[in-house]
Amino acid sequence: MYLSHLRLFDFRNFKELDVSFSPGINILYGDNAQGKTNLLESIFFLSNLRSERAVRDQQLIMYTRPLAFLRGVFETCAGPVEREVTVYSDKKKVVKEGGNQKNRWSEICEDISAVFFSPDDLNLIKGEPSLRRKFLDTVIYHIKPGYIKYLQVYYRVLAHRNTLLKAVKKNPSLSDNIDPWDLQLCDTGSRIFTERLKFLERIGPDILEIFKKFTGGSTDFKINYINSVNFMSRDSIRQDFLKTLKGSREKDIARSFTTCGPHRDDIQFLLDGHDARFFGSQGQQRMLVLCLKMAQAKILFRERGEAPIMLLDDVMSELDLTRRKLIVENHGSQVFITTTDLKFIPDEILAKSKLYQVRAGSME
Ligand SMILES: Nc1ncnc2c1ncn2[C@@H]1O[C@H](COP(=O)(O)OP(=O)(O)OP(=O)(O)O)[C@@H](O)[C@H]1O
Repeated sequence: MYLSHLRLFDFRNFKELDVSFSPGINILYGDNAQGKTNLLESIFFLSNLRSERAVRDQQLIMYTRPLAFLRGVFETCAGPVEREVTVYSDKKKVVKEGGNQKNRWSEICEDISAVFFSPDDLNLIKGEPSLRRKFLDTVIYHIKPGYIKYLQVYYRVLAHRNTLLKAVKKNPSLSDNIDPWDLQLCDTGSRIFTERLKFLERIGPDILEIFKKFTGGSTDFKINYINSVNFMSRDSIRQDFLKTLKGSREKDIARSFTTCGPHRDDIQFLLDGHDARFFGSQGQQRMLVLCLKMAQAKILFRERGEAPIMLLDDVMSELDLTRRKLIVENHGSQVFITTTDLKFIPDEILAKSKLYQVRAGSME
């Protein structure tokens, strides 16, 4: 799948843009603050219907304007899909495909997706566990759309349970009311645990393979799922979760917060047996993030039969020549690369790329 055509109107610093892209490698070059990342963000937003950068969709609208409009033509195995998104300053965004408004995720073409690589991704390794959980959950719901429902229900039940814990702290006679919430939390929570474990088993070998390619196989690499619940076995996840919840109830009431469950878990990346978050060098952490994202793209391709668009924001300058080539090594994906200087792009990649100069919200 690839994006053949993009149109933007009042998106970030792009007043108006109408551009065609190559199905292969597209290089966007230009000075700082010209709009290169904004352009990648528009492709990511149009593909995944969310932004990784903006906290609210409204931030995508050009300052002081009432709306932003994006239209893309994606060439998929099943034929072209024309997708339009209008982001309003005062109401929910509207998504259309082939001119028809789409109100549910289930109506939206599943073949379109993009993976974003940015220098900020380092936080995926260095940052809080919530960022790693979010990465894991996002990849899972892209390959298993029903997973998002488990998350929504789980977090809703969790919020109810936490409110109740607060009430019980003030009035202990309400404590029996917690039981039904524990059962509901275990129903969806155990599904989330199971899906995450299954997924890590599947993606683990992919990350390992990519990691070996990038490091030349010199570093031993392992992924651990760090559980806040002590599971005895895969079959007893629900019972074990319930038991742990009951065991931690006094503590939970005292803190007015549920201290165990999928919302407290983490993923640990071990390099030669040491946690990359605390012991990995900046270079190793960077490499690990790239491998994670590449494995994400690989698994999306395998599960959906369509390669996601790869958006590489300013990653070339940080890699040596061999790794620069490895990262764009074509896996059937359309690739967009931003750079401030074309000298960071190896000649053989330049030779087969389409080049665009980005200058003050316009492209040539
Ligand atoms: N909502 C918005 N409306 C108008 N301009 C915006 C909006 N959001 C961001 N900008 C501006 O867009 C400009 C370009 O930002 P962008 O991050 O795309 O630059 P870049 O070319 O990737 O630069 P760098 O090489 O430094 O990463 C910035 O000057 C920023 O202030």
